[in-house]
Amino acid sequence: MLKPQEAFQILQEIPVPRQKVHLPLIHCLGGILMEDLLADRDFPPFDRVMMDGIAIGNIHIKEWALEGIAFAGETQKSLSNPNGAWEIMTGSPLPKNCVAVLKIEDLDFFEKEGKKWVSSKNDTIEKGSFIHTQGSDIQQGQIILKKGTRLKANHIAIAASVGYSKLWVEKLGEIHVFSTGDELVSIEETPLDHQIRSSNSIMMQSALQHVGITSKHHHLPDDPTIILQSLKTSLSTVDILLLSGGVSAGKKDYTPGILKDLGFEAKFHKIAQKPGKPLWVGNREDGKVIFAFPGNPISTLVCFSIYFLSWIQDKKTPFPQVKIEGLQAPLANLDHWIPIQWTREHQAKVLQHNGSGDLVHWQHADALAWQKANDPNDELTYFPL
Ligand SMILES: Nc1nc2c(c(=O)[nH]1)N[C@H]1C(S)=C(S)[C@@H](COP(=O)(O)OP(=O)(O)OC[C@H]3O[C@@H](n4cnc5c(N)ncnc54)[C@H](O)[C@@H]3O)O[C@H]1N2
Ligand code: MOO
Repeated sequence: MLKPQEAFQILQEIPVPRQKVHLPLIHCLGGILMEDLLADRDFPPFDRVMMDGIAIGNIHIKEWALEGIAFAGETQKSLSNPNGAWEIMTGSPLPKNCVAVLKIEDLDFFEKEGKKWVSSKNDTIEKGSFIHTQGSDIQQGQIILKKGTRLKANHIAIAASVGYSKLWVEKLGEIHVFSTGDELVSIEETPLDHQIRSSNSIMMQSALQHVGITSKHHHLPDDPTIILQSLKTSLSTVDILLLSGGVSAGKKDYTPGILKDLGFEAKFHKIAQKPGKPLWVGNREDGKVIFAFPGNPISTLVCFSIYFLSWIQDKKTPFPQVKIEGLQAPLANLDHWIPIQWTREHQAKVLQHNGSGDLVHWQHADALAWQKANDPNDELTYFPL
């Protein structure tokens, strides 16, 4: 049977179907930037005051006569007396003729002959202190964000600061998420004794939303005709389908057969791992891709997090390592994904649980540790959840 490492390699060869779109900035998270963004001005665009306090022109004296107050949002002021000072607020342009900023905590304000003065409590004052110099971050015309950047929230802030309200990005389109199984009822319903509430789809949809992907959910009964028709309809509009349930060896586990009938080639079905052994992944000549996750809630969670999210984010193994307390002996033929909780820096402990149907004991899991078959090591690579 295929090992997880081999499954990761196969996934790398399946192209992620992305669309080229011009989107409002608020929807660009997770997309890949298709153009270089240039700084439209120097950053910062003026000598920016970094602390609330005063700006001075002479650093060799200890007392300065105050000339006025400069707030952020006001035009640049100018110091007329070389031994004077301006009261200034963080974010305001440094007044002309000033060479240093002193913060308010280090100052005493007082009056002399009816005029306002200020003195420093510090012995030394450095030229340039608390001044964020114009163009020190980047100069006008330089590339501020490179084509190919996978956009995170910090990149969105940069795009906004150079005036892009829309960006050209390559992004995953909407994904359709299917739950399958006659035993499942919706969250709002009260299940009968033999029924359970569906939880896999909302888990995947929430995680998709977190990485900036929109999704729709459909539920499918264990009826091959309905499953086939519903998947066909979805495939006419979307590139990626995520299914849960119906992929193991049960008499109503129709999914793999139906996917074959829809023209999909199984890239793999079954990985030598626990949980999540019956994972099915395949694609079609038109570039559409389907991940069919084993229905047990933890199996779906593990396979979705480890394989699907890595695939769409081009994440490469190996993952970082952590030392783990409470590890059992490794399994003989299967790699084991083990829920762990951080105990202190670079240390984690194994969480006890009742298998891949047990969502309850996995609530404290911070990460999944990867214990390879027959590997007695207690320092393992992990995948954050
Ligand atoms: N004879 C064998 N039986 C099983 C094997 C096997 O290799 N041989 N594999 C086991 C493993 S491992 C897993 S994992 C499960 C996966 O089975 P399926 O993908 O066919 O999933 P179902 O049978 O439809 O459901 C399994 C379990 O999960 C619950 N479920 C399903 N969907 C949801 C959902 N959306 N939300 C919450 N819970 C869900 C379902 O009610 C079942 O309890 O097969 C083993 N069997
Ligand atoms: O792999 Mo199943 O996920 O053991 O329950």
